[in-house]
Amino acid sequence: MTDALAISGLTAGYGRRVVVNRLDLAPVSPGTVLSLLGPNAAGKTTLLRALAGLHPATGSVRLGERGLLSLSLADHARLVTYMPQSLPQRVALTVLEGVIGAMRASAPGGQLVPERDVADRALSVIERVGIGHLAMTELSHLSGGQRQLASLAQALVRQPRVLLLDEPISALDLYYQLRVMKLVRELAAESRMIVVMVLHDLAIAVRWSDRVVLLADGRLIADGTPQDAITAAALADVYKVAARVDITPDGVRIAIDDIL
Ligand SMILES: Nc1ncnc2c1ncn2[C@@H]1O[C@H](COP(=O)(O)OP(=O)(O)OP(=O)(O)O)[C@@H](O)[C@H]1O
Repeated sequence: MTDALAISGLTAGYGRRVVVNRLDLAPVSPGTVLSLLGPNAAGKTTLLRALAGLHPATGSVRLGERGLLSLSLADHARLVTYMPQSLPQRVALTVLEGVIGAMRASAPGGQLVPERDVADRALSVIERVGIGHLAMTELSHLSGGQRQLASLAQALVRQPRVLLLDEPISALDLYYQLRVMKLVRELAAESRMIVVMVLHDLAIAVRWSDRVVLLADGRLIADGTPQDAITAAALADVYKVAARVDITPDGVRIAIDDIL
């Protein structure tokens, strides 16, 4: 239950094009919230999909003693849940039915939920995400942000050891951005789940992550605490922007002044 996630020599791409290039990542401890940042097309989604077993990859991804790349998709899905960036959800199911479906598709934490508890478990996740009032609403009737929250509830109810979130707050207003980041941190601490999330918002990543990884051209540029990873030099290198990064007693303050 307390296995670290370790990545070494991970390579993935499309046809002959290599997008993630022999990536090594120091072990990610249980309970860590790791933000993956980098420019468009850096390979972030490809990396997440490879970690989820949804995209072919070579190299090694280990969760404790288990080699994830050789697991069947079903075994992989019991340990790792991936929430994609685009959210189809154009289906005639309610939010509650969607979450129940996700729970049935993969026994949460590897254990079947007794039938009498299924709806209660699903509702409590929906409420924690902050959309209890939408439980009986059809997914196809939701706004973009509401759909993103419903997808998050579907991912969380599976109680994976590793949760991979691809831009989980991109459609959310400020209130829900913070609510989701706080919830993800709480859940990681409570259940020792490892969270790897792609974010574009530096300020949010710095405020809410234990660890930040900067990726560019499928290669690791920086990896460490937000204070260590987010430096003016790293932002210039990765994003081609002139930035000022101040470490204050309250955290890290970032000002982006111009593009280079
Ligand atoms: N299905 C595909 N077929 C071919 N090339 C692809 C495919 N999907 C992604 N790519 C290419 O792989 C590279 C990395 O894409 P990826 O989606 O992993 O980037 P990303 O870092 O998640 O970007 P963004 O921040 O824009 O979402 C890009 O150059 C992209 O064009």
